[in-house]
Amino acid sequence: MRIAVPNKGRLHDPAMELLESAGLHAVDGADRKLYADTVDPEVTLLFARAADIPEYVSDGAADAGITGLDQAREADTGNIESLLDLGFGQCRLVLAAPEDGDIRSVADVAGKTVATEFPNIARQYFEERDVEVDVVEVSGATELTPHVEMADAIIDITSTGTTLKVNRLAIVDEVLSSSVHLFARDDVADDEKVQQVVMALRSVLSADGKRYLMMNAPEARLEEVRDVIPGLGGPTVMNVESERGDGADGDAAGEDDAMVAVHAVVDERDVFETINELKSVGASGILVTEIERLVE
Ligand SMILES: Nc1ncnc2c1ncn2[C@@H]1O[C@H](COP(=O)(O)OP(=O)(O)OP(=O)(O)O)[C@@H](O)[C@H]1O
Ligand SMILES: O=P(O)(O)OC[C@H]1O[C@H](OP(=O)(O)OP(=O)(O)O)[C@H](O)[C@@H]1O
Ligand SMILES: [Mg+2]
Repeated sequence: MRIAVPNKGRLHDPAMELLESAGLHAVDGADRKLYADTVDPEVTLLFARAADIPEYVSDGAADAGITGLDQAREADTGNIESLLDLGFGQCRLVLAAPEDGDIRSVADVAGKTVATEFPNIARQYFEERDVEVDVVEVSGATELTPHVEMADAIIDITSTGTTLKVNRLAIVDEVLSSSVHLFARDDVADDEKVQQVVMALRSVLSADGKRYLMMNAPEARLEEVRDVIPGLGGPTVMNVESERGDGADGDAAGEDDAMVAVHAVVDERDVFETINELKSVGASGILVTEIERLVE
């Protein structure tokens, strides 16, 4: 199976990190190489421009690809599908125009010129709204075009909004909300290997923002411990042989002071509060660790 991955730019590093966390480390991915083998002999990576990846997958050069939804929509190949939202590269494609101009709505763009790196998405957007415009394709620095009388408005990517702001452009409408997805060609989407890769990537995304807690807790207070941990299907409880009651305090062995080991997955943001609550219900030896992958 060949997976096309952005060769450079902002999407390269997060894509490689995600693949690595999913167990697909590149083994010979030296700079400027077009291909890299991975530790899985059945998976090869192919490096390409983010904008070209939908075509690579569609044509069969690769079976799957990692790129923005905006690029897949623009390529409009008709035979690739999204298998998983990878949760990075979030941005919006927007219609924007000079702040001090008279374009305030989509209708105001009628008869005017719009510059964009996404001509297909732009044409479809205006067609659906019955607005006639002249779409001009540019390959970058789109925000400049309204200031050099090349265009009256633009359709371009925004995330923090800084680039629009410094170029004195205001958002008129949102055209598309995008993030990076794993795409595959329709005819291979259900293949076992492709699905294995989807599952591995999903397990990394599921583990993101989660922590694994391990602790000892008095068996007698287990219900209270359970109440504190919202957990993924509840905590795992194990007997701790060495910690079982020895009767030293007068109980029969194995009764009131028996301890159990409790393991649970919790949201990273709940860890602080959960630990305090666990201590108040008698838990001790609490250990917090990161989770690399979580296969559900
Ligand atoms: N500012 C941004 N914030 C988040 N995601 C972005 C941003 N700009 C682009 N993207 C996403 O990254 C994809 C690739 O962007 P682009 O083709 O411009 O490559 P790049 O990483 O900027 O590198 P270069 O422009 O140098 O080739 C876009 O299609 C979009 O999905
Ligand atoms: O809302 P912001 O956070 O300012 O981000 C938006 C900018 O980011 C991208 O440009 P990029 O940096 O990729 O440069 P490019 O035009 O060379 O692709 C995009 O084309 C916008 O210009
Ligand atoms: Mg860019």
